Amino acid sequence: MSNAVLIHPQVDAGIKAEVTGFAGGTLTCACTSDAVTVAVAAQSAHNHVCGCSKCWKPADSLFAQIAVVSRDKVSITANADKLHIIDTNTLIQRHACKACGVHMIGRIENKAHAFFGLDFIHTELSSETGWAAPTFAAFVSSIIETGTKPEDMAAVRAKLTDIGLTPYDCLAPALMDVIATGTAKASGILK
Ligand SMILES: N[C@@H](CCC(=O)N[C@@H](CS)C(=O)NCC(=O)O)C(=O)O
Ligand SMILES: [Zn+2]
Ligand SMILES: [Zn+2]
Repeated sequence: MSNAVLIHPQVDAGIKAEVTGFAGGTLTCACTSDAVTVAVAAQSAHNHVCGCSKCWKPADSLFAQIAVVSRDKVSITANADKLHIIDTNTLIQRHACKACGVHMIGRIENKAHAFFGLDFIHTELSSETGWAAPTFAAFVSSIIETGTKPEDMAAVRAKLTDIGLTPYDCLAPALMDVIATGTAKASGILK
């Protein structure tokens, strides 16, 4: 990679620390009129950067920044009619603004999945400061699928490690364990 590796605007300029007691904010899409707004009445959890091809990324970003919050703390507060679900067949149903393309909520409707009850959100869509900081990088190898050259991956992983976002090619171990635990309980292997 000839130029400096850019991960995401929220991390490239230095990751901001979370503010103790922060309790949420308003996400706003990129439309300059009739923007979609989503009120989030809680701090986010498991914030991370994601390299997969499905998560919404700002222009020129290699990664998305994405976190979760309990779905009962999330409400669409304006212009809900502009939202559509990108793909109803995916686990995470991404509700995006039809006009600007920004993803406002990623909702899990599968009650059997370990992540049911959580919504995925991009906290950078809020002007409030204090959100939980990203702590790892997920689906790093997936950036190849959207155009990063395989020979550039070492530099990307080095940069992520350098800024404290440990790179994983799926989710971080704690979350992979949560998913596998849910699967094992559903099958009866784990009581
Ligand atoms: N290599 C694939 C990975 C896609 C993927 O599995 N994404 C993860 C992280 S967001 C996931 O959990 N997806 C579930 C979903 O999109 O419903 C891609 O880049 O499209
Ligand atoms: Zn919009
Ligand atoms: Zn993703």
